[in-house]
Amino acid sequence: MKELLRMLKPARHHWRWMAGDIGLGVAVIAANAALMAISGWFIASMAVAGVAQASFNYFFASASIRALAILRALGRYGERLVSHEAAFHILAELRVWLFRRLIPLAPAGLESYAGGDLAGRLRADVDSLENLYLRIIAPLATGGFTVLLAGLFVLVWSGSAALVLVGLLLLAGLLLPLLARHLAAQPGKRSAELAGALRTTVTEGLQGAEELLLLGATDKQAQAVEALSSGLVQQQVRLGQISSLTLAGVTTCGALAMAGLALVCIPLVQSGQLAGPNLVMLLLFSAASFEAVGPLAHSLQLIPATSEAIRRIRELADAPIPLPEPLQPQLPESCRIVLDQVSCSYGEGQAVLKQFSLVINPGEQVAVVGPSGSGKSTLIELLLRFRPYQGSISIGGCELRDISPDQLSRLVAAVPQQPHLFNSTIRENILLGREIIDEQLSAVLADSGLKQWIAGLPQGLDTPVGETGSAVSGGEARRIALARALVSNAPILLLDEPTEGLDGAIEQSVVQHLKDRLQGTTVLVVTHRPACLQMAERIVKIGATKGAAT
Ligand SMILES: Nc1ncnc2c1ncn2[C@@H]1O[C@H](COP(=O)(O)OP(=O)(O)OP(=O)(O)O)[C@@H](O)[C@H]1O
Repeated sequence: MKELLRMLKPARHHWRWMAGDIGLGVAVIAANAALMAISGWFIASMAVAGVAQASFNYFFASASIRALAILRALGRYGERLVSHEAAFHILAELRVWLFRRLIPLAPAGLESYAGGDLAGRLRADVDSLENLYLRIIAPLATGGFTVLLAGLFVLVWSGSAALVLVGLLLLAGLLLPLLARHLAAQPGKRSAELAGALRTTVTEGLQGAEELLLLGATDKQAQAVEALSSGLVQQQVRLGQISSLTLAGVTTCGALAMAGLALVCIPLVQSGQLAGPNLVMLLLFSAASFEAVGPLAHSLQLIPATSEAIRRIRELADAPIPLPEPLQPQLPESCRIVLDQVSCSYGEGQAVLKQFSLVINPGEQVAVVGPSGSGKSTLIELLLRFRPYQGSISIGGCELRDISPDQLSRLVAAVPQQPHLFNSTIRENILLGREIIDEQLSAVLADSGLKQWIAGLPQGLDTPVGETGSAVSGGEARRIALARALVSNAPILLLDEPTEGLDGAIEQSVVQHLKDRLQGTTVLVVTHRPACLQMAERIVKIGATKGAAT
């Protein structure tokens, strides 16, 4: 329970919505129980008055019944409105909170999670937290308050009747749900695990659909989905059975409460300590008060699956940040890049870079060449502060660890080997929300070799690029990413194979344009391609004598 409440912490400033909802929930159940109680009392009193041929003032009772009926209907509507408002506020808050926690983890801290698993944690697991407040915490709080109030109300008439009612309410609202929770623990956990695995398998199957088709592996993938899906259905059927049995148990407790109260109170009526109509009132009141504990079985049953979702979210949210933001960020004074004895490895694996040293002076263009796998892209990732490293990397005299990611993004722009394109237009992918004048954009398009291609597109810059750039070629995607980097006007540019996938003429033209445009910009370009080397003033080899810059 502590873990469940801790999960609500990021949304704690929405406490007014939550308190309002719980208050309304208690008021609605109280109105319903009072309605039943007064109705029972009213009918019994009328009957008694009729038998005794006595006069009876029914105005108060009938007005109360009408008022309570209206209050119950309006209250229920208001409660649904407020509870969903509270749940959606909480969900929105938790989604943003988790997203903020994830950003500093990327990319190094997220590599061990499959794409589908990550998406599942962000979407389905967070969505399942809707249960946390709406179906767990709110019903538990409402139920708790209502049991207390019901016990106090019956206590006014009879202590032993109150004891019977509270005892059965606790049996129905606590013991039965706890038993149900115990029985549902295993299927609940298994169901959350299977749902997570199913999401990952379906997402991966869709992402790799082309490969699966080509390799004739679609049947196998479909079988995996089928197995997970039928396993999930099995667990959910078990959960459904447990839930129905518990509900039947709660209804039986309600009936037992009426019988128990009748047994305790009839002698009181006979001895004249309790009026007959009041007995009817107490019986109907006790039956109605079970409305408060009805949902508790379901609430407790949801706890294992919700706890599993919380565990998965917490695992991500509490993961150590590979390179945490500096407490006292420093401002680089120039674009001088110094790598001194830098080493880096992936996980427990062998070092990719080993005591690598390099100095790039402000405004200098340096190319890094070397065999495949020698660590060229890793070098760029290190300079982007994406990975932890040993040794020292400084920009403008400040250690990279002490430069804030925000500051670094103003200083450094990069074109990665596999740039990410958002499912939007070419224009939006280049600008990423920046505003520049048309002449500047036109110059950027020319320098990144996009002008001619875009001129030939019917929708020009407003052509959609498709999901992850599926509607453009690899070379076009790289040039869009290059244009994006040029638009940023950052004084340091890191380029990873910027001309890969371009044919000779376009490559030559792009290299020439970049060479002219990037005069005065500090550039580190990683490339295998001789044409691209022309834009560098100095070439550094990495690889054969791994880590030694030459
Ligand atoms: N995320 C990762 N997790 C584990 N190992 C990785 C990861 N990224 C790269 N590596 C490994 O690190 C080594 C260096 O990779 P890197 O991409 O830096 O090489 P590269 O010189 O850029 O290669 P290429 O010229 O083929 O692009 C390779 O052996 C690669 O398998």
